[in-house]
Amino acid sequence: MLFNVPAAFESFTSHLYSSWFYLIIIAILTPLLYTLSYDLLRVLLMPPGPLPIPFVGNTSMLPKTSPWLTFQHWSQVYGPMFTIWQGRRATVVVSDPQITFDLLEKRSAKFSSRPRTVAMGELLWEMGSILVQPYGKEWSIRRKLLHAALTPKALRLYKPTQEAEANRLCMQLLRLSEEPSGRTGWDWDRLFERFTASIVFCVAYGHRIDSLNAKIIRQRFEFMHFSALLNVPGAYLVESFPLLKYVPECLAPWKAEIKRNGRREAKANMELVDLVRKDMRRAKEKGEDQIPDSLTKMLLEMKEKEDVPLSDRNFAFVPASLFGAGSDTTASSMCSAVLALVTHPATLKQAQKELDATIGKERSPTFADEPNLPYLRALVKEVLRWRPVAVLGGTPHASTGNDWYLGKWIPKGTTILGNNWAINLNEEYYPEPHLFEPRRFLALEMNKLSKFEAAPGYLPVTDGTAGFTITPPELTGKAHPSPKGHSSFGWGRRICPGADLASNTLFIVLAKLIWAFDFLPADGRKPEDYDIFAYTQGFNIRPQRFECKIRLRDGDRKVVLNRDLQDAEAWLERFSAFGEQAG
Ligand code: HEM
Repeated sequence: MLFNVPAAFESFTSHLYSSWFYLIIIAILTPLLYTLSYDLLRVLLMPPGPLPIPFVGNTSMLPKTSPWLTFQHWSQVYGPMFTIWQGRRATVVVSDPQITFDLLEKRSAKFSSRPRTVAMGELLWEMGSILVQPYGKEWSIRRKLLHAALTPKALRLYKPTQEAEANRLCMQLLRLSEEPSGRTGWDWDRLFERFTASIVFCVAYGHRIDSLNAKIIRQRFEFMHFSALLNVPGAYLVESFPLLKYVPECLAPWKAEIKRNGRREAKANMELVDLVRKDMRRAKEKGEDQIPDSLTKMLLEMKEKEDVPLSDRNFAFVPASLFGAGSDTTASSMCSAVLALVTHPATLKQAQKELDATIGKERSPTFADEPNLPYLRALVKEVLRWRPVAVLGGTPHASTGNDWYLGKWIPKGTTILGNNWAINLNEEYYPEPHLFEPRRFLALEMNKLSKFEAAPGYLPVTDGTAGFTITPPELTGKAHPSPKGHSSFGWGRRICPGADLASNTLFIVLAKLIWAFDFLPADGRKPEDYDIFAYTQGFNIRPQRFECKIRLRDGDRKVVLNRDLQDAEAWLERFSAFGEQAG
């Protein structure tokens, strides 16, 4: 038989085609099957959660609003540690104080990184900001710089400024309460914002803020607003396909916009550092007294003496991180405090009783009174617990190694979210969790009080009623594992470096406000008419704006407030106000 060339060729090519076909199929299927089996393994071994769809995860069922509430509900369905999937990215959400403590504090060597954020971290900030730094050398350089300027000794230097600004705020509130305008019951939150912004700017740069209309503040809010937009899950495709970050700017307008904003922010940060550098140079040339102590000044002095391995751009991000992380958070806590006081009048009275007994009305409280005001210190803690500003624990953590906990696998690269809403309102630890009740923390605070240590009814009784009781049994839950008694400042090596600064601010401002004013429901409303769950959306939360009546307790206190204001202005004179010179 003759060899049939065309048929043989055909059979050869069809074999070739089919083997190519099979090769291609195998080339596609192998990684696909590998990925699917790996994901299946993760789903089986990791903490349980809502069933994910391959490659899509739980994306479609993730809540668009108040995720902390849905997560709290899911923790009741799936347990205090459950997994959610955004595409193939796993996030373990923790709702129990002990579990968060075990993972993020005790094993913090493994759980202190941050998940990758391409749009915000890599494109906008070029990894300059500590907030997005993965755990490692670059993060530790920045963290050490922050710590150096926030030591207990440095915090003492900032206290006169915190007192002075709190005095200024009291006077501004008094003036607002005396205005005939109908807005007076609403606009106090703007005063709070100026107050915290000024403290943060004094601490960071040694310059105060007199108005929220200062150019520098408007610009900072713009930066914060822009970065918040980048952080919305699903807003940028580059988060799911990081290779897109290499597309040239001319082909990717979204990228050009992010980079443009990043350059503006970095330039503004450097200008602020330059301003302090010039302040220092001018003072030296004129042989003047020291300029105010500030974080930037301390860092620049340190830079003169030792090597600080950061570029000018990255160095400028260190003080700049204070405004983004510290101003809105503290003001929001103050707004929650007002909501708590308006809706819990007995607690307000109790705090006033302690202040009146300890201080009287001839002067307002100062930091020197802090050891003698345990109820007030407990009240500050209760504000932070009752409505945690960083409701989902702030920037999430990420793991840098595989781990097992309670029989569940937590693979390297998992995002860990501490749902502070569920943690701080966990009934086992805080019975009647939505009740604002500082006495929960009183025993803890009393332990720190050597003077009154053995005297439970320590407070002078002013009106014939019994003194304060230590945490009553019905409010005593399981002891929170952290020494602070709550986790509103986060955990482990990533815990908020500004926690003590913020606690000091909250202590002094609430002490002065409660000493001077009554916080009452607006005319025609009762405490129970207020919705204590009406909160804003976003990364950091605060009560939705509400009207209330802030009323001076009595005329004698006005004299004290006026005197305090003069002292405050004398102190704050050294911090020149930010006008148009920067930004
Ligand atoms: C009531 C006020 C505040 C609250 C509730 C708060 C809360 C938090 C939380 C929950 C975190 C994340 C912690 C973690 O990842 O475990 C954080 C991080 C941070 N906070 Fe605060 N904070 C407040 C005020 C401040 C202040 C005043 C400053 C500045 C001095 C500040 C600077 C920072 C910085 C720089 C980080 C990032 C730390 C890092 O990633 O290593 N915060 N804060």
